[in-house]
Amino acid sequence: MKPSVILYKILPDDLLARLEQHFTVTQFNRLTAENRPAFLQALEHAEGLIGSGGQIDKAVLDLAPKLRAVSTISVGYDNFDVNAMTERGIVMMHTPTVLTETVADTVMALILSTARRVVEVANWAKSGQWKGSVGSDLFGLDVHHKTIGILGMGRIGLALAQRANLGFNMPVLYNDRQANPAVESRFNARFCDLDTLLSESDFLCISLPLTPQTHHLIGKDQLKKMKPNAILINTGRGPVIDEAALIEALKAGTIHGAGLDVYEKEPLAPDSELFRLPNVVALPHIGSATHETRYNMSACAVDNLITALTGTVEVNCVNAQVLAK
Ligand SMILES: NC(=O)C1=CN([C@@H]2O[C@H](COP(=O)(O)OP(=O)(O)OC[C@H]3O[C@@H](n4cnc5c(N)ncnc54)[C@H](O)[C@@H]3O)[C@@H](O)[C@H]2O)C=CC1
Ligand SMILES: O=C(O)C(=O)CO
Repeated sequence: MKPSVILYKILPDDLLARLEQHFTVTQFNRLTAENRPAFLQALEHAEGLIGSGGQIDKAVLDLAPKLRAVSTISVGYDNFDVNAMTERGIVMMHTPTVLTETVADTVMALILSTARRVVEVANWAKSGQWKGSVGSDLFGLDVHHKTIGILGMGRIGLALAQRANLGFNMPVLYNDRQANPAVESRFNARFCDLDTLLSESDFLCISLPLTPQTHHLIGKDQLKKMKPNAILINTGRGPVIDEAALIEALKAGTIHGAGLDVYEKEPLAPDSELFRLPNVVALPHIGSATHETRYNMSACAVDNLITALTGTVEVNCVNAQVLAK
């Protein structure tokens, strides 16, 4: 008999067919309050889970006594209780690498659109206000040759350093838990402590995971250390920044602007001040949202689950210690 798995995301037809070759699939398009009772009930027989979004905490896992593997269609996995999975020997898989370049492109889009006020000025022109050449009230800031500070020099941080340094001649500063010699030799990047990163960056770009250590890493005190003409970009996870403190800093002119893809609570409330501040570009978590990359992430996650339940896991496992058991 094929193992039972729960899919909680819409997959392209060919990938659904690949999944169904190996498993009996119970499908939910996504997790909602409406389908939660049916989802919780289906957990009783599930040996695998695949999807993205939603909180998969210990209470949920406890309803799945047969669960052996979980495959998230994302690189971030902060919405899963990985410790609880590890204790039970459940393998946790994710999709690094396939989205790295696309997310780095999104960071560059946020840097350029905030500094050059792309959205604001395009809306101004569209609204019929373009009567002659624009005045200094609509000028932006240069990007090229400015200092980029990268907080989290992992896969995405490195792809960003490449774009910024080789493409835009930007000196690179970075902070991470450890130095990255490759990024230093390839892009002349300089490792520094967080305070130096805050005070010297013109563009401070966050590409950190959400962990207990990174939660609210950037708050009122850190924002005060930034340059008044600095721009803060966050594509990591929303709760890395204290959002209330950020809104205050943007209103007070403590920093020049912000480009955001992630928020403390998603979807961001329609009445959030972040949508109204002219010095903010607020995207709806589209860092990896291209046709090609979303397909590749789904394909990677499908293959991850097949490997975890029917083969030998060699890559993309976040709790490799369970494999040794
Ligand atoms: N906006 C979006 O659509 C997307 C957001 N992401 C987010 O980006 C994050 C990073 O992705 P990758 O670069 O692939 O991960 P990665 O694991 O390659 O890089 C993360 C880096 O952060 C560093 N780090 C962790 N905790 C730290 C701390 N306390 N202080 C300093 N550095 C710390 C790590 O050492 C690592 O180098 C993901 O975890 C996810 O949350 C990823 C993809 C898309
Ligand atoms: O992969 C992730 O972690 C995302 O946030 C969506 O691409």
